[in-house]
Amino acid sequence: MIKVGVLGARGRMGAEVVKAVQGADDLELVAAVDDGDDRQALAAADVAVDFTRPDVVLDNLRWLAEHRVHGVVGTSGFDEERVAEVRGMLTGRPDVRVLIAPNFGIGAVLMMHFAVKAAPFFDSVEIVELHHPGKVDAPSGTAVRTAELVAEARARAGAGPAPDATTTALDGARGADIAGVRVHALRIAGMIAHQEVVLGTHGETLTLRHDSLHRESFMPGVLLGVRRVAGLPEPVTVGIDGLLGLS
Ligand SMILES: NC(=O)C1=CN([C@@H]2O[C@H](COP(=O)(O)OP(=O)(O)OC[C@H]3O[C@@H](n4cnc5c(N)ncnc54)[C@H](OP(=O)(O)O)[C@@H]3O)[C@@H](O)[C@H]2O)C=CC1
Ligand SMILES: O=C(O)C1=N[C@H](C(=O)O)C[C@H](O)C1
Repeated sequence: MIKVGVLGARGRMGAEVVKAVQGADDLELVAAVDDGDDRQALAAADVAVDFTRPDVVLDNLRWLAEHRVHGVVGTSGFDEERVAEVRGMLTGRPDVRVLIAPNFGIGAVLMMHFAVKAAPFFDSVEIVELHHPGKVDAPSGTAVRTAELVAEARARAGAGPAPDATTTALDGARGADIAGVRVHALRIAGMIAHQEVVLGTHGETLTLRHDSLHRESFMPGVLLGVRRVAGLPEPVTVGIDGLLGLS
């Protein structure tokens, strides 16, 4: 049995993780911690899953590293600098692993892969992410990661900047510029988590779309991470692509 703790356990994702862990024969829920709760119960866990907030997750990871608990992290907001900070926390702790996934949805991971494959073949690529209005960060971590990966793929292929004649625009009208890729964020009641990658070239367009229709969609990826994190080769792994045999 793998002993599992959940941080953010009363949140939208944390509550779903609690249910998924309780429903798995090989996992035992030993701690369910939310804002204001004592983290000490997590010291009994082999693995802790964090779905909290970008402004608290690093402090949680430092605590987990100090208590030699592996981390599986879904909380958004991890750029290169923050990933490096997590690597630093694990220096001198070779027995602790952290898996950070911008998106645990298997369809979403595939959508990102397909976007990377397609990006060098098109002149234009922009990203539209659509989420529930309770989301505190914009653009989504998934959209940021997709933009970064698409930009890297285009740079490797020697693709130039996307054509855009805009010379005047209202603030935000053309979205956020992430490594040269425009990202647009919508917050719509009734939605959960959705993303489109829109590509275009002469006479044709390709739209890749993924929809998470329920937070259950993230659970197979989260449980895969919980089961595999202790055996990961690197102290810090970003994304579940490798666990799915995609990289
Ligand atoms: N990687 C992925 O596949 C996915 C990632 N996410 C990301 O996960 C994160 C959580 O999303 P969601 O569940 O919708 O958000 P919620 O706001 O519903 O849940 C976050 C929970 O964490 C609690 N919390 C705040 N601070 C702490 C703390 N220091 N210790 C423990 N718990 C704390 C919050 O309490 P309070 O409300 O009092 O602040 C809240 O209950 C976001 O960053 C989101 O982007 C979401 C879906 C999928
Ligand atoms: O807040 C959410 O809901 C989600 N957050 C993650 C993100 O920021 O990419 C993953 C998914 O999009 C749902």
